[in-house]
Amino acid sequence: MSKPNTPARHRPHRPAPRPDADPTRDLAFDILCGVVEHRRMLETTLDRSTVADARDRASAHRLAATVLRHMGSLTELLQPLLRREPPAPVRCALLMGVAQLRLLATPPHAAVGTIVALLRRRGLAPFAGLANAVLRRVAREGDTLADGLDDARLDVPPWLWSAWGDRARSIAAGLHREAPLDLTMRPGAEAPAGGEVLPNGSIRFPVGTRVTELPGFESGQFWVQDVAASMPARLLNAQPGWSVVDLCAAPGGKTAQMAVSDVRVTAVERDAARIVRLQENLARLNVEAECVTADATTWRPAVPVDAVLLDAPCSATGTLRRHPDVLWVKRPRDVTALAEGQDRLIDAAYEMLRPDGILLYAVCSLQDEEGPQRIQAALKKGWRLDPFTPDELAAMPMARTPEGYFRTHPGMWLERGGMDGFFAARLRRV
Ligand SMILES: C[S@@+](CC[C@H](N)C(=O)[O-])C[C@H]1O[C@@H](n2cnc3c(N)ncnc32)[C@H](O)[C@@H]1O
Repeated sequence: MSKPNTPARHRPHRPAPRPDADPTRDLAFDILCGVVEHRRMLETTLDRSTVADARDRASAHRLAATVLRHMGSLTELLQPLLRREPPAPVRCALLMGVAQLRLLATPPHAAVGTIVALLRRRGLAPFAGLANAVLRRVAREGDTLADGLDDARLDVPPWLWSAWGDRARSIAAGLHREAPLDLTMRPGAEAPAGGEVLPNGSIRFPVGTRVTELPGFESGQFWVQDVAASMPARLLNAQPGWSVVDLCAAPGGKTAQMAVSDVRVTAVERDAARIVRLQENLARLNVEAECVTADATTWRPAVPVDAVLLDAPCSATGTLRRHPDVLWVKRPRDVTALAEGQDRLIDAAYEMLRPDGILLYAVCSLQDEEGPQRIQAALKKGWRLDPFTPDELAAMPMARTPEGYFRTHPGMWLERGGMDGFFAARLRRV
C-alpha cells in the first residue's frame, strides 16, 4: 500500500541522521581551530583531547600537521573559489579537505564527504553545500588553481621569511618535509640494522620509523635526537672527570650524551614533570646524573664547575618540521621576550663557572635574536668567544659560520632528509 501523500509542512519532524563519528577529523579540526583562532599549540589540544585510540590520534596529528605545513599555499588556492570570507572554523574544515585531496591522496569522494559530514556534526550545516561545491572544484581543477603559486614563500609567515633573510627559501624547502628519525648511539653500541650512518655518527631511519620497535631500544643502546641537536654536546666534548652543569636539561638528550662518557653531570630543570621524564630516560639508558629541580637563573653549584651546557628555552623555530603549529602560533614579540630570558641564563652560567670555564650556548632556533645577537651581547659582559674550528666541524663543514659559530637549518642535507635548525657557540669565562 502506498503512503498517503502528506504535504511537507504536515510531516512529523525527524532530525537529519547524525553523520557517523569521525574522531580523526574531529580532532584534526579542533587542533586547527585551536591554532588559527586561539594560537593554541597543537600538543595542547592533543593533550586535552578525549580521543583515546592511538591510531586516530596519529592520523589526526598527521592531517593537522599537513595543513599547518602548507597553510599559506592551501589558503591561496582556495581564495578564487570563495566569494566571501567564511568563518574561521569553516576555513579550517575546507583546508583539511584541500589537504586530503592534494597532499594526502584521499579519494575525492571521501575527501569531500568527510568534510561535509564534519561541518554537519559541528553545527556548521549551512556551509555543507559550500564545502561540497568548493572541494569538488578543487578535485577537478586543483592543478590549474595551484599553477604558479609560490608554495615556499606562501607557507612561511612574512615576519619569519624576512627574519631568515637569504636563508629563507632554503629553510622553507626543508619545512615541507617530515623529519626522519635520528638516533644517538651509546659509545660502542651496535647500531640497529637498516639505518644510514651520518657523517657525525648519528644513525638515520626513514620518516615514520617507530623507535620503540628498533632492537636495542629497551636495553638503552640509543636515544632519539636529531642530528643537529646532537652537535652541541659533541662540540662541548666534555672529558671524563669534568664537572658539567646541564642547564635547562629535560628531556635529557644532552645530559645522556655527557653522562655516557663518565662526565659528572648535574642536570638542572625547572619543570618537575619534565625532570621525571628526564630521570626515566636516564634510567632506560642506565646512566647517572645528579638531577636538580630548580630555576637555573637563581640556582648555583656548591663549587664552580668546568663547563655549562645551556640549551636555552627558545622560539623553537628550528624544529618547525616537527612542530609546524609554531609557524602560526609564535609572534615577533615572543622572540624578544625569550631573548631577554636567554641573557639572564647566560649571566647565571657565568656565576657557575671557574675562570676560563666553558659555556656551550645552544638554541633550536633559526632567529638571529636568539643566536648570534645573544653572543654579541655576552661578549660585552666578560665572555670570550672560543670559535669552533674547521676540524671540530669536519663532519658538517656547512654548519660553521665565519665567526666560528655552529648554525644549521632544515634546508641543509636536504638530499639526506634535512635536519633541525640549531645554533651553538662556545664562550669562555674571562
Ligand atoms: C630546549 S628544552 C631543553 C632540551 C634538553 N636540553 C635536551 O637536550 O633534551 C628547554 C628546557 O628548559 C626548561 N627551562 C626553561 N626555563 C628554565 C629555567 N629558568 N630553569 C631551568 N629550566 C628551565 C624547560 O622546562 C625545558 O625543559
